[in-house]
This record gives sequence, C-alpha cells and structure tokens, in this order.
Amino acid sequence: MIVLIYSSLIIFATIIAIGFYIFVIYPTMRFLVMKYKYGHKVKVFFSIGTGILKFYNQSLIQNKDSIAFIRNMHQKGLQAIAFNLGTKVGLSFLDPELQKQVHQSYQSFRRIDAIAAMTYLLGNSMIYAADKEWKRQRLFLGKFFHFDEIKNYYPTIQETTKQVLQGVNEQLNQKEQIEIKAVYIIQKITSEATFKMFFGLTTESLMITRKDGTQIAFSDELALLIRHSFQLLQTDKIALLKWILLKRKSTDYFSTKGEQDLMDRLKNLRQGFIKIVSKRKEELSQDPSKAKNNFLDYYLTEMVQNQYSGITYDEIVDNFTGIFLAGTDTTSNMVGSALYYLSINPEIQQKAREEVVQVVSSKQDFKKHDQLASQLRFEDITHFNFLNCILKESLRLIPPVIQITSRIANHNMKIGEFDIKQGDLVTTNFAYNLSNPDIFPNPELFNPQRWMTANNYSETFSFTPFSQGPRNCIGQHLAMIEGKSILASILLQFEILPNPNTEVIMDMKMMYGFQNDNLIYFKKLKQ
Ligand code: HEM
Repeated sequence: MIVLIYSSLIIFATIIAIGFYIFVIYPTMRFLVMKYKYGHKVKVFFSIGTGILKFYNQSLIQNKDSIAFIRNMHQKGLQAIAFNLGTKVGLSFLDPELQKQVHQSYQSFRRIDAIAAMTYLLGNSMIYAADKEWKRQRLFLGKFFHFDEIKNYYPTIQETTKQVLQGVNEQLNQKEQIEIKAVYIIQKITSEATFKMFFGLTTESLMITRKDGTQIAFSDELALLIRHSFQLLQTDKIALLKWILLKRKSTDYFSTKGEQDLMDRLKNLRQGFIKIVSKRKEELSQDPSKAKNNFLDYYLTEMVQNQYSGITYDEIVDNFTGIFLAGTDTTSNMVGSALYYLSINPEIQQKAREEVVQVVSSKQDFKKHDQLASQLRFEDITHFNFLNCILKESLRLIPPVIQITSRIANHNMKIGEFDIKQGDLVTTNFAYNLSNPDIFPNPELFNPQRWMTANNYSETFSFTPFSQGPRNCIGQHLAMIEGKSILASILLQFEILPNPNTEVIMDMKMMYGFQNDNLIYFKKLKQ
C-alpha cells in the first residue's frame, strides 16, 4: 500500500515538474535570452498557459478593443513581439522587411492546428496543404479566382444582393427607418453567393440530416459546429488541456462527452457532403454536358476527364468548407465596417453615392437611384475608385484578419537577426503597420482620400490585409468586387445612419470586428 502511495506521489511530482518546466521555465528562459539579444527591438508578452490571448482579453476589458495594446505600441526600432501560446514560444514580426522574409520563406513553415472542427473540416484543403500538394491545389483553384472568371459569377452576386436587400425594402414599407446588423446582413449575401458559386444551389436546398432525424441547412450546421468547437475549449478544461498538448490528435484519445458529440456531428456533416458530391459525379460521368458554371462541376469534370488529376472527394469538400469559412465572414466584416464608417461620415457617404450614380447613369438614361441599382454591371465595378478607397480604409482600420495564422518552423533559421528554433511559432502582424503614424498620418482617422493619391503601401508590406507573397489571399479580387457591388447597391437605395444606442466594442473572435453588430439604420433614400 505504502509502495503504491509512494509511487503515485513520485508520478504526480514528475508530472508537476515536467508541467512546470514546459509551461514556466522553458518560455521564461527563451524570453530572457531574446530580451538580452535583441533589447528594445522586441517586446515580450508572456502569460502562463493562455499566452498572448490574455493580452487580447485584457485590452478588450480596459480599452474596449482587443488590439488596442498593439495599436498603442508604436516605438522606433521595434521589430517583433515575442509571445507564448500554451507551451509554445513564438515571434510575431512587425517590421515590414522581416515580414517579407517570413512570407517569402513560406516553405519553411507549416500552419498551426486550429480548433478541432477546423482541422477536421479543412485538413485536406489548400489552406492546410504544403509543398507540391499546396501548389497543385492552388494552381487548380486559382483559375476560379481570376479576375476574368469572377465576371461569370457576377450575376450571382447581383441576384443574391437584390434578394437580401428586397427584404430590407419590404420592412421599410412599414417603418421609416430600421435597425440593421451591418455585418450580419452582408454575411447573408456573401454566404448565399459563395454557396451558389460553388454548388449552383441555394443554402436552403442543401440540407443535412442530424442523428436525431431533424434536418438543418448545411451552412447553418457548419457555422454551429465552428462555434461549438470554440465553446468546447472555453467550457471543457480537459478538452482544452488535450488540445494544448496534442492539437489535431487531441480528439483521437480519451474523448470527453463534448468532444465525442462534436466529432459525431462533424463526421455526419462530412458524410452528408460527400454523398452530394459523389452523386453529382455519377451524373456528370454519365452526361458531361450537364456540367454547369460552378466550382463543384469544374472539379468533378476534371476528375472525370483526367484520371491523373489527383483530386479527391475529401479535397473538394474541404476546399469548399475552407473557402466558405475564409471568404464569407471576412468579406462581410469588411463591408460591415465600411457601412459603419459611412454612417458616421455623412459627407463621405454622399461623395460615395455620387460616384456610383455618376458611373452607372453615364451609360443609361437618367433613372431613379433604386432603378439604377438593378442595372449595375461588372464593368461598372472597375470604375468605383472612391468605393475602392473606402474599402481599403475600412480594412486598414478594422482588418478582419490581423495577422497570418501562426506557423510552426520546420527547422532552425534566421529572420533578419532573429533566431527561430524548429517548432517555434512565427507570424506577421498586420494591425501594427496599419495603425503606424509614420506610415499612415492620423491613423485613427477614417480618411479614404489618403488612398486616392498614388502609393506603394502593399509593395512595402505596410498594407497587407490580404497578406502578401505566394500564400496570400486567393479570394482578394472576389472580396473587393463583392464589396464594391454590395456597397453600390446599398448606396443607391438607402441612407445609412448611425445607431446612437450602440456602443462600439472591437473584439477578436474568429475574426477581428464589432462585438455589437446593430450599428446602423437604413432609411429609404429620397429619390
Ligand atoms: C475582406 C476579405 C478577406 C480578407 C481580409 C482575407 C484575408 C486573408 C489573409 C490575411 C489570408 C492569409 C492567411 C494566412 O496566411 O494565414 C487569406 C488566405 C486565404 N483566403 Fe482570404 N481574405 C478575404 C476574403 C477571401 C475570399 C472572398 C475567399 C474565397 C472565396 C478567401 C479565401 C482564402 C483562402 C482559400 C486562403 C488560403 C490561401 C493559401 O493558403 O494559399 N478569402 N485571406
């Protein structure tokens, strides 16, 4: 008995000692060495376990903005932030030249595992792929995101915008002005449009049957699963500890009840999805002329026609999920922020509206503004220079993605004079440069005009909301086209007013953006 107690105590003490070493001693030593070597060029953000996340939360409570501490950090010569996340130590580069080096050495890094739902759903997608596999997928998908190709999808974007705004117009027949959830309403457009572009189907026509027999729209189940996966880490301490230590393998062993339920639903979603894809492949194998102009049919046609394509069902499913997640919330946050800034800057709003009216009416007989909305053409979008500046300025002030997803270094290396060890985390922070007064004078001011004069912010790595280098955002043209098109339709139909009852709180969840979304009112525009 005594021997048993004694050996249990030894095991317990060993676990505590190992835990103390990996959570406290190792990161502390690494940060001390960094401070000694790089001095004022690095700022350290260390917190046992939670790491940098603690500083975002603290900043949210103190400043009502999760990244205020980054916006207020500017000082000459500062090049990087040293941080920890769980047991890992990392460097987040701020200096544009060093950021460039990280982005160009993309093959030296792999993406860190995200929450269980994301790694399970995106594991075979381009987002997680590396080396040759990533190149093959990026080359294939790249064709769909080419400027000329997006032209084919423009009617889908237009039609979806019209349907969603029709609902707003109907409400405005009953009331003079209505409160609008700025990001949510745009998300309805971007998610529906992405769905149609991929499947040629509406979200409601693609249903998944749950274990209990109930039916739910695929897109709704996907959004719920991502949210629940995040919540699991907040509420289930064992799941959190397992995730810190085992990452994508954490759900493979000793699953908690919450993990099991989540994995069951994720598997059910994937199976339902693969069924739809394989059924469509059968149809196209029998009659290839049935192929339509959407991502799914492009993929399946390639699979049918080219037995060496390397494309798998898992890749198609994961890329759709990846594109859906990477493309809808980001774009809706960008446009939602622009709507907020237009609501509090009526003169800029009027100038934007004048540009849209001028471009659209120059080719038609003068019509009422709301009639012009249905006449927007793809070619018009390229002439919306001021709208382009508004979106860029919104991205600068509220970048939906504030840094690249942390990467893990595959080997020891140097970035500038900074030593990176194999297994370290590395990222590049966009928010720091976007609010740097040396680059953007009066950085807190919403001033779209600053983008009207020629500049090379992107080339100098100072303006990188879509990232830069080979692994930059594949959907950036689509995002800007969607953004300008949606903004133009709104400006032609509604006056955008601020909601004085809402407090602006900037929070970082999956994305950086407004915590309260009911930021604006729409009122029918006087014609
Ligand atoms: C305002 C809107 C958007 C913003 C701010 C944005 C931002 C970004 C950023 C910063 C990255 C790099 C992430 C990293 O390296 O960790 C990225 C990658 C990516 N984005 Fe976007 N994005 C937007 C819209 C879109 C859209 C509309 C799509 C597709 C429909 C899309 C699909 C992707 C994909 C697939 C990648 C991964 C590329 C790769 O790894 O090669 N994004 N995006």
